[in-house]
Amino acid sequence: MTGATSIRKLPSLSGLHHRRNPLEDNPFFHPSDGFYITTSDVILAQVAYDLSAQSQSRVAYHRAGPRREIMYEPSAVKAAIVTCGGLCPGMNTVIRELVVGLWELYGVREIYGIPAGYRGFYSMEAVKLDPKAVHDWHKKGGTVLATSRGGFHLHNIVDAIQLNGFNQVYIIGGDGTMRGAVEIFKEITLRKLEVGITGIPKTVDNDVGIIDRSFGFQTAVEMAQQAISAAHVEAESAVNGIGLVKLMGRSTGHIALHATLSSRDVDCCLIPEMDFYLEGKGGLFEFLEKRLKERGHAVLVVAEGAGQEMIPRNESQKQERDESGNPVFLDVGVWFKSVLKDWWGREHPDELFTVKYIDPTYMIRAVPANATDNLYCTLLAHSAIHGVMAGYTGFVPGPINGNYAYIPLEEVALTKNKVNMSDHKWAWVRSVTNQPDFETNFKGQSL
Ligand SMILES: Nc1ncnc2c1ncn2[C@@H]1O[C@H](COP(=O)(O)OP(=O)(O)O)[C@@H](O)[C@H]1O
Ligand SMILES: O=P(O)(O)OC[C@H]1O[C@](O)(COP(=O)(O)O)[C@@H](O)[C@@H]1O
Ligand SMILES: [Mg+2]
Repeated sequence: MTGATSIRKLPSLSGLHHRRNPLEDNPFFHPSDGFYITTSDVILAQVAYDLSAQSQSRVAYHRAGPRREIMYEPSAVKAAIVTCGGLCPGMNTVIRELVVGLWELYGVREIYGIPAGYRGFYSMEAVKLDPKAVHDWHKKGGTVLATSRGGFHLHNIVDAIQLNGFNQVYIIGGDGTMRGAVEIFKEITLRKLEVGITGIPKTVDNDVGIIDRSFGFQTAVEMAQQAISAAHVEAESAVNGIGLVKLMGRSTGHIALHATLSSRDVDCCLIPEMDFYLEGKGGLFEFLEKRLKERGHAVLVVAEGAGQEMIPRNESQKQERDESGNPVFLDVGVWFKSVLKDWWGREHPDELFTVKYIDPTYMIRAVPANATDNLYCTLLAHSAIHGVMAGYTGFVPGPINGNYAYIPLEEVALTKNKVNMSDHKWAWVRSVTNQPDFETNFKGQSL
């Protein structure tokens, strides 16, 4: 295979001195050949190539892991950890592993938790953390540090970082948080502060781009499946029963898609990436009518961001935003339940019909991480620590094709992981559910 490899450059702190990595003397590690990662170790963004193509350029990221030399004297490190945005299974595990990793791997003793998200930097007292304080946090859902939306005041935050003397900042959060972290990174660079900044990607929606998947996502999918199973039982046990499940997914339908694929009880999955329609040929009602006739029941899974533009709303509802500026949705499940009942009442006024609506929203994200996600959180936290200790800044650690890499923060903040409607996964959903191909049907209808 020919073609150039372009390695994504990582910012690094320039005013620090090289030091021997204390892992050299750590009784649990015996650094030998291949233990340390060098600057020429990279992870390719893409692993599948067409060998018959003439020449292909490749994108690569620096590989995550310990470096032979570090840039901080561990006794001079003052680290801050903050969690922002919505909850996600595993947040406490990441905090725990950052604390334990900094302490055990590098001998850092000054580690602080910032309470309640970005606003906590300038409005609340930081909490001192050590391995004893966090020892069982991985068993708890949520974030012990607390989180919040909004409250992003750049100068107040950077002033507080400076005033407290934090020289490493670990920011755990989703797409909004990453955009904020980019601003913090830029301001820190402008002020010429020797502060390492890393963003640890957290999102139950799995909407952060470039990385394979986000931590907590698998746990959330498992929980979502329980809701689908319950909806299936309810629907099967009724006459013309519809089990309706609303799942999280603000602008991406990954949870709904994965839960549908692994459940196989779902008759139709609706996600924000896809338009659909209710009435007429090829529409949802026609499909459900057929399903109820054939099977006596149907299960409908809808991501919270799907069909939002179809729900009637007043002017103030149109303008509503949460504290971070995210649009506030109307409940698509409540709306669906009512339009389904209206439709059936119109078409079959004398026949029994039941819609059982299950909204497990917060239940899927407020649980502790499962074993796989816990392990993932640990590797993520360790990757973050190794990168910051090595002097990198403005980066995000994350798995790419199964290997951990460092990605420039700005690149992550600009990328969104949406469901690709034209790849095999969505085709697989349609083949499993047999649901209508709304896009094609709609085109056919308007011909
Ligand atoms: N464009 C932005 N610039 C700076 N800060 C932002 C931006 N968008 C969101 N934030 C801040 O990031 C934090 C989390 O954002 P939010 O969208 O609520 O959650 P998430 O990070 O999980 O997507 C909030 O404190 C919010 O004020
Ligand atoms: O926590 P809130 O403010 O109720 O918001 C709920 C939203 O949070 C999420 O769970 C996660 O969103 P973020 O990753 O942006 O925090 C969305 O799925 C959902 O729309
Ligand atoms: Mg978000």
